Amino acid sequence: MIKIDNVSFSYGNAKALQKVSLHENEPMIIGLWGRSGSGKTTLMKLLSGMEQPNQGTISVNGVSPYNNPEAMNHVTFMQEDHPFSDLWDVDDALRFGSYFNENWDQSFAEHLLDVFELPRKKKIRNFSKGMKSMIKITLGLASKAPVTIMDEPANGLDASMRKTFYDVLLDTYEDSPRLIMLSTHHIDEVEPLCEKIALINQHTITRYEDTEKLKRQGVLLTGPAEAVKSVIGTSIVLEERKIGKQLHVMIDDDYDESLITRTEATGIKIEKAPLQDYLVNLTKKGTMKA
Ligand SMILES: Nc1ncnc2c1ncn2[C@@H]1O[C@H](COP(=O)(O)OP(=O)(O)OP(=O)(O)O)[C@@H](O)[C@H]1O
Repeated sequence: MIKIDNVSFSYGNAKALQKVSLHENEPMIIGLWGRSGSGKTTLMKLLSGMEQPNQGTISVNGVSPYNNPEAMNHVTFMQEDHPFSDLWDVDDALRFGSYFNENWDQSFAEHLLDVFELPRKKKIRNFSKGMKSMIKITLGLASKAPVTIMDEPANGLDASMRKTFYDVLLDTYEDSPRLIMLSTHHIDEVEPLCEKIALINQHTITRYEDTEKLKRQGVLLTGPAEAVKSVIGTSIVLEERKIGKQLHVMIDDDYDESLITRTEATGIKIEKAPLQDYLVNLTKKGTMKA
């Protein structure tokens, strides 16, 4: 479905992506996580054919997306600052969606408008931030494109609408499995939806893993410094804090039975690091592993 090989891209002299590779052949929901400026939006633009790689190749459902009208049948990209015409209301946006997506599902689009309670005759330019996200979600999901890409789709949604979005996303994915890529800064919210997570750090994808595997990684240890150091061994330390004689660390290890048993035998405290904290530490400057 998507094949990115050794892709680099710069805006003039500003490097945005460097030697990025990622292959996925199965329909699934993928979370794309990275810190601000790491290259998420640029990667999505390249996948949707809005930009051309300076180096490397991209294929979406077997076609190169750049400057290729055929690719529009394969991929839909809802940008964070999606360019809606100032003149458009919701019906105009839906009509436009139906023209450009051969799998367009009008009744699903109408259903989503009802779910999100979007006014049909109000100009989109006058929508709130959350409402703009809702119309983008509607267009993205109703396109039923084999590869659907959404940049920060839940931006500006309140807690209730976020939940609604995640529910409709899972429902439509179950009905029509396809590859849906979501970028996010809030991994904890989207990880229950995502089969895999791609981690982008300093302009390249450093990990592309099953969510369940990634969720097992990152361990917090707290206890007397010497005992903690003995458990750390050769593991990579991602975070370290001294509190009096106590040492608190996050290590880049699997939170598994053998480590838990070994650690508990020394009397020090062991916990699973929250996924978001683990990813933040992995992508700190100077952390080489990711
Ligand atoms: N139009 C542009 N002109 C010049 N540089 C750009 C442009 N767009 C992005 N960049 C640069 O490319 C790099 C990657 O930006 P990109 O928008 O892809 O990151 P991002 O991960 O989506 O960031 P964020 O999470 O803040 O949206 C950054 O250094 C950014 O400053």
